[in-house]
Formats: sequence, C-alpha cells, structure tokens
Amino acid sequence: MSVLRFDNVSKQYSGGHVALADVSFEVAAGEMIFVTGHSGAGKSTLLKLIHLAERPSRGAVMFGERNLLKVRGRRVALHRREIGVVFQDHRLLADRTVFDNIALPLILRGMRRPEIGKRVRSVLERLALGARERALPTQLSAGEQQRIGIARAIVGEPRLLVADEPTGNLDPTLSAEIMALFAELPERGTSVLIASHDLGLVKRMKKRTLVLDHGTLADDISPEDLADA
Ligand SMILES: Nc1ncnc2c1ncn2[C@@H]1O[C@H](COP(=O)(O)OP(=O)(O)OP(=O)(O)O)[C@@H](O)[C@H]1O
Repeated sequence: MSVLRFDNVSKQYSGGHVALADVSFEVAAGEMIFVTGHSGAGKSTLLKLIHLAERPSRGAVMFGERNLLKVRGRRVALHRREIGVVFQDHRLLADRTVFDNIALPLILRGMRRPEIGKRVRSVLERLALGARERALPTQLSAGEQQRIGIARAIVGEPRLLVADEPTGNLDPTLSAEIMALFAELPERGTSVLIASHDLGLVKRMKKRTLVLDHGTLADDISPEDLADA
C-alpha cells in the first residue's frame, strides 16, 4: 500500500520559476527514502507540497487515499497532524521547556495531560533526552536541539515523517546518530522521506534515493544500485 504518491507534479512559483517539473513517484508503507540533488533542485519544494506549505501548479499529490488538492481550510491542520516534519533549523520554541516543545502537537490535538506525559517521556527516553526534560532549548547542544525537533515530529506517531536537511548543521558523528534514529521509524509504522544534499551520507544509508535535477526526477535508485551510483 502506498503512503504517498506524486502523479506528474509540477510547481511553478509566482515569479515564474519552475521548481518541479512532471515529478512522479510512490512511497510504500514502511519505506525510508532520500531525496537528493544540487542546491535549488527542488528538494524543499517537494517536501512543502506534502505538508501543504505549498500547492502544486499541476498534477496530484496523494497521501494514502487523500488527494491533497482537496484539502483546504480547517482540514489543512488535520492533515498536518498525520505528518511529522523536521526542519534543519528545528524551529523550537525558545521560551518553552524541552517537555513542552515535544508536548505541543499532542496539546493541539486535545490529548489529556496524563497521556501526554506518558507519550512525551517515552519519546524522551528513546532519544536519550530524559535528563533534559526541564531544560530550555537554548541550554542544549545543536545535536540535542535536533533530537528534540525529531521527538516533536514523532511523538504523535505519524504515518509519514518528512525531514528537510535534518543534519545540515551537525558533525558527521551526530549526523550518523540522527540517521540511525530515522532508520528505526519504519518498523514502528512511520514511513520516512528525507531531503539531503549530502551525497556521502545518502550513500552510506543505502536506502532508495530520488535524485532531482533542476526540478525533474533524474533518477530513482534502489538500495542495491546505490553503491554503484
Ligand atoms: N517561494 C519561492 N518563490 C520563488 N521561487 C522559489 C521559492 N521557493 C523556492 N524557489 C525556487 O525554486 C527552486 C527550488 O527551490 P528549493 O528550495 O525547492 O530547492 P532545494 O533543492 O531545496 O535547494 P537547497 O538545497 O538550496 O535548499 C530554486 O530555484 C528556488 O530559488
């Protein structure tokens, strides 16, 4: 069963720039895939179409049975609850504790306090952040901040997690640690789509990789073929 499908998707920004041209692919449930390509190739645009920060100019994006073209108004927020998003700059609330930052998506869903506490603490343990629960994001290292961004994205157990350059500011050891966290998600029922321009990192992960080149899907490389790419 597919979690996500792009059918001949094009995106032209209002200035006239074509960021994506006729892109089609499918992500199966439980898959982890990378999107790579040069700066400006269209990676962020592709991710934005999934969490509805942008809309396609042509074609359709399907999330399971849901055609995202039809998701408007109040339903946009409901759609976003089913997708975890990790940003390079993690976008944590500076004046809220680690606990509160991670709890936010659950609070927005109206979940009850005891259940929120249980879920947040379980994610904190998994990400080895248990001791940092009461800290403010500014008191943490870059790697810890990124792990909190990931914790916030996965605490609601989304069907799909999308991450835009999630290791962009991190050293190689921390990047590998963060990637290992992502790699655990498919077995927990979350498919993963990661945009990264770091070809070395992408190759090491040995996962299916989509290659964008000036907005077109230039290649769709299987894990077996990645070593030779
Ligand atoms: N809001 C916008 N308005 C106009 N053009 C845009 C907008 N956002 C992106 N673009 C253009 O669309 C193209 C694709 O941008 P996008 O951010 O998707 O690329 P990217 O592969 O993520 O690049 P990078 O690796 O540098 O982040 C670029 O040429 C960019 O300048």
